[in-house]
Amino acid sequence: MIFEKTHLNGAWLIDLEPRGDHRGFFARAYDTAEFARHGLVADYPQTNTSFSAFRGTLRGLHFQHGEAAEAKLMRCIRGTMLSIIVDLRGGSPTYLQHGLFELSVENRRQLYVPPGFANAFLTLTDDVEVVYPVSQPYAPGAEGGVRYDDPRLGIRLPIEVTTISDKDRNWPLLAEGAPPIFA
Ligand SMILES: Cc1cn([C@H]2C[C@H](O)[C@@H](COP(=O)(O)OP(=O)(O)O[C@H]3O[C@@H](C)C(=O)[C@@H](O)[C@H]3O)O2)c(=O)[nH]c1=O
Repeated sequence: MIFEKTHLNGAWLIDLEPRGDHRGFFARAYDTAEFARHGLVADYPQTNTSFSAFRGTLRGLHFQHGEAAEAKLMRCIRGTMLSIIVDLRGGSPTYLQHGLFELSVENRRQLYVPPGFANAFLTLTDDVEVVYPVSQPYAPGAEGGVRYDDPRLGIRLPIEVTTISDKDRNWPLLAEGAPPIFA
């Protein structure tokens, strides 16, 4: 596995190191010891999967508050998507900065999203399937969200959002002077 820091404090891209032969290849997709060695959360009690039928579908931006905050390991196993993450940790040098990362079935790339980030993805093709372990169980009472089109974030997407849930369209905008969502 090849670990590459992103420009966002604590977020990493992780690429496979395939060992090829006449059958195809083998590679580790996850390794607890390697994650711990890089200082990443290494315990994932739940794995999520989702399927989105249409290009231009946006899910997020989501997080869980407080103790329920999750690390996520995003991977696209069908189609192509753009992962969108925002650092919501007030003490972080990259507070309120965002990153866009293309993950696809072809590049087999994973994105490590640390606790204290909001997470979303936008499908760039039809028929996108995503599989991602999360480090905390689902806690509906702790659910929070940020609008992908919040002007304070300045996220510019390469294609129009054409499919989105009512929940994600209606998250509150970040208020000027409000305390950070995460310390
Ligand atoms: C996230 C989640 C949802 N659900 C339920 C709630 C709801 O009835 C249905 C669909 O939920 P949502 O609309 O929140 O699904 P979705 O918009 O796909 O939510 C996901 O988005 C991405 C970007 C993330 O980062 C994930 O953590 C998760 O928040 O599934 C669970 O039962 N367990 C879970 O862990």
